[in-house]
Amino acid sequence: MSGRFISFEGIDGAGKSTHIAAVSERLRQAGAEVLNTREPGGTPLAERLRELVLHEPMDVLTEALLVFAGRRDHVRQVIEPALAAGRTVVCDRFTDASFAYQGGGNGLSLPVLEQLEAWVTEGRQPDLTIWFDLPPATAAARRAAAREADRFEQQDLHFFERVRAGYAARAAAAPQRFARIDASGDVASVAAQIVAVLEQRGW
Ligand SMILES: Nc1ncnc2c1ncn2[C@@H]1O[C@H](COP(=O)(O)OP(=O)(O)O)[C@@H](O)[C@H]1O
Ligand SMILES: Cc1cn([C@H]2C[C@H](O)[C@@H](COP(=O)(O)OP(=O)(O)O)O2)c(=O)[nH]c1=O
Repeated sequence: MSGRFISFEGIDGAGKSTHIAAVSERLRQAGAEVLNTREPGGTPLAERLRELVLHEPMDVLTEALLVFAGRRDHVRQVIEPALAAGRTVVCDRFTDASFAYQGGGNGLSLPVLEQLEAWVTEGRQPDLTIWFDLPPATAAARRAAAREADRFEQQDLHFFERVRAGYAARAAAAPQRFARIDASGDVASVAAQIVAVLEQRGW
């Protein structure tokens, strides 16, 4: 039987990394063989592309072509084989991030993104996308306390408002797949919401 594919999404500083390990552990306890991976990245080639995307200046179409090139490699080398072997794939970001960041944040047109998505993922979508939603100012305060900013994290609040709107549009278009989490509360309240989402699905 094909495994489950779960992605985590949200603006930078939303709290994804804080919760991914615990969710993965919970799935393991329930009997799943879990593979943790991330985008941009997830294969040696895609990790090299990630370095370029996060640190080199480039126009938005170049950015999209690089993240989708990495995604193609990741889907073929890692995600599809793992799902075919019945594993649960837990991925820190996937195609929704391209619609949110390159589309919402940087203004790349929807038809271009839809074409790239169709070519690269060939209909593969996560079974569940856990979307950490919160005001950009809250996320920015968390980031500032935590780490040095990469190219995306240096953007202003308007940029992250557009990214957030990009996620909201993707969620509205696929309400069965998306679970919106109110990520503005404390760590315990976010964890409780995620557990409720998994329980709802019997996972
Ligand atoms: N619910 C929360 N309340 C307050 N701080 C949080 C919360 N969740 C995460 N943090 C902190 O915010 C920072 C960013 O969280 P992180 O999990 O790295 O976000 P992301 O992976 O989504 O960018 C970290 O320092 C983390 O400890
Ligand atoms: C997957 C993906 C990520 N990104 C951006 C979002 C993030 O700012 C950045 C890296 O994501 P992430 O790994 O979540 O950053 P960090 O390790 O700092 O928490 O890449 C895109 O712009 N497009 C994409 O398709």
